[in-house]
This record gives sequence, C-alpha cells and structure tokens, in this order.
Amino acid sequence: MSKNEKLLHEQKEKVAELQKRKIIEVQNVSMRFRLTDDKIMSLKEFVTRKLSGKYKTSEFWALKDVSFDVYRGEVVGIIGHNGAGKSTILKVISGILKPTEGSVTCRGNIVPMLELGSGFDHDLTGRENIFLNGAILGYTEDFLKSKYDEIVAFSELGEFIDVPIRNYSSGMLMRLAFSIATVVNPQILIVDEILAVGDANFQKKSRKRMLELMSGGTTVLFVSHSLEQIREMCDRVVWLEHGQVQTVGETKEVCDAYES
Ligand SMILES: Nc1ncnc2c1ncn2[C@@H]1O[C@H](COP(=O)(O)OP(=O)(O)OP(=O)(O)O)[C@@H](O)[C@H]1O
Repeated sequence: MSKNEKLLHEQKEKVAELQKRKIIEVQNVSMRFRLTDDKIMSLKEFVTRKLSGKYKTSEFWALKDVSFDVYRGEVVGIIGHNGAGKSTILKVISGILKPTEGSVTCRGNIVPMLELGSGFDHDLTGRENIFLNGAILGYTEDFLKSKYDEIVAFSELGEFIDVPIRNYSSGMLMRLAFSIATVVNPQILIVDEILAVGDANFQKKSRKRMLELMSGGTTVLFVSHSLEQIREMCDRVVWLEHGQVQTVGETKEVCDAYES
C-alpha cells in the first residue's frame, strides 16, 4: 500500500468510527412559526375573518437550515443571544416540535428536561405525581416503586410529598420534576437552563447529579446563558444566531469568539 493509500485508508476508518459514534444527527432543520396579527375573540369571528380574507398571518423562521452532529458520550452546549433559537432546536430534537423542513435522527432514548413538570396534575399529591410523571417519561411502576425513596430524598420534599402539589412553591415543583427526570441514566439528556432550578443548595446538588450522569456516559445537549458553565461542562459548542448556526466547534474556541 502506498503512503497516500494508507492515509486515505486511515481517513476512511476515522470517518467510519465517527459515524458509528453519532447519536444525534440534525440535518438542515428549519422551523417556521405562523404569527397572527390580530387577537381573535371567538370562533365565529375567526371564521368570518378567514372567509372575508381579513385574517392575516405572518411567518417567522425561528430556525433556518441548522445542521450539526452529536457523538456518543459528548456534552454539547448551545449558546446564542435571546431569541437565537436555542430552546426551539432542543424542542425539535426532543420531538416536541416537528420541523418545517429537515430532519433529526436520534439513536438512543431521550429524556428531555425542557418544560419540567409539564406532566404534573396539580390536584394530585407529590407521591401520586411521581408515578404519573414517571409513567409519562416511560418508567414502569415497579421501577418507580424501587426508586421512590431515592426520588423523594433527592427532592428534599419530606412530608410535603403527601400534599397536593397545587400547594407547592415553583421551587418545590422543579425539585420534584428534576428528581424524577434524572432518576435513571438516560442515553441522551436534553436540558434547558436546568441548573437554575431551586435555591443555591439545590443548584449545587443538581449540578453534581448532572456531572454524575455525564461521567456515566450519558450524552448531554444543553442550553445555558452562563458561559462559565458551558466552559466548565462542555466538550463542544453550537453557537446559534438568528436561527442559524454561526459556528460549531471546540468549547474554548467558540466561547472566545462569542465573547469577543
Ligand atoms: N410557539 C412559537 N410561536 C411563535 N414564535 C415562537 C414560538 N416559539 C418561539 N418563537 C420565537 O422563535 C424565536 C426563537 O425562540 P427560542 O425560544 O428558541 O429562542 P432562545 O434562543 O431560546 O431565546 P432565549 O435565550 O431568550 O430563551 C424567538 O423569536 C421566539 O419569539
């Protein structure tokens, strides 16, 4: 084999290796939202306006042609200014939003921690919600029973666990939701500003739990406004601006460019 052939062979092996490690593939994703100019008061008014051509919508592209890959075991941060499309791309990857164009391929089970507690029923107690929310996340009843004490201990809710959650503060709700969501080591964890949950003590604890998940091989994709956090925790960074990818690269390189 000549030197060139050897190099080519090595390159091909590297590409094949990377392909094998690819766990999330975001391909040319665009997301369009339709915005209405008027506040519609009733269905009758809506139908009347629609028929008379007075019902106007404008469109807004929150994401435009976004592509990037995430590899198994990586921690990837998403940064960008307000309205850049960070939360929208996480929702598209989690399957909460269907992209207008493009596709997302995920090779692993995803636990999205986006709208924490969205599966809660406020008339039920914390205990009942552990089983309800856990089932929504795909955990079996037996599994939840075996993890129940751990979830309650981590949430620090104590005897409040048997009180209907409508009496909880938002911090208490978040603590419960975070404890349920992180009770297993998911293959892919998708997190939107989670580390801002609860008081300083709980933030420290949740950061530790996240670090444990990361070191346990979980692939993590997370949005944060704190560059300090991104620098500390991420292997690579995707920088979004006005719905488009500005840069994807090594954490230091991208964060330095963003800050300058
Ligand atoms: N359901 C929706 N309908 C209409 N517009 C939306 C919707 N969701 C998001 N947008 C718009 O899409 C753009 C991107 O929103 P997104 O929440 O993804 O930004 P972000 O980068 O997470 O911002 P922030 O840092 O402020 O949280 C914003 O201009 C937002 O107003």
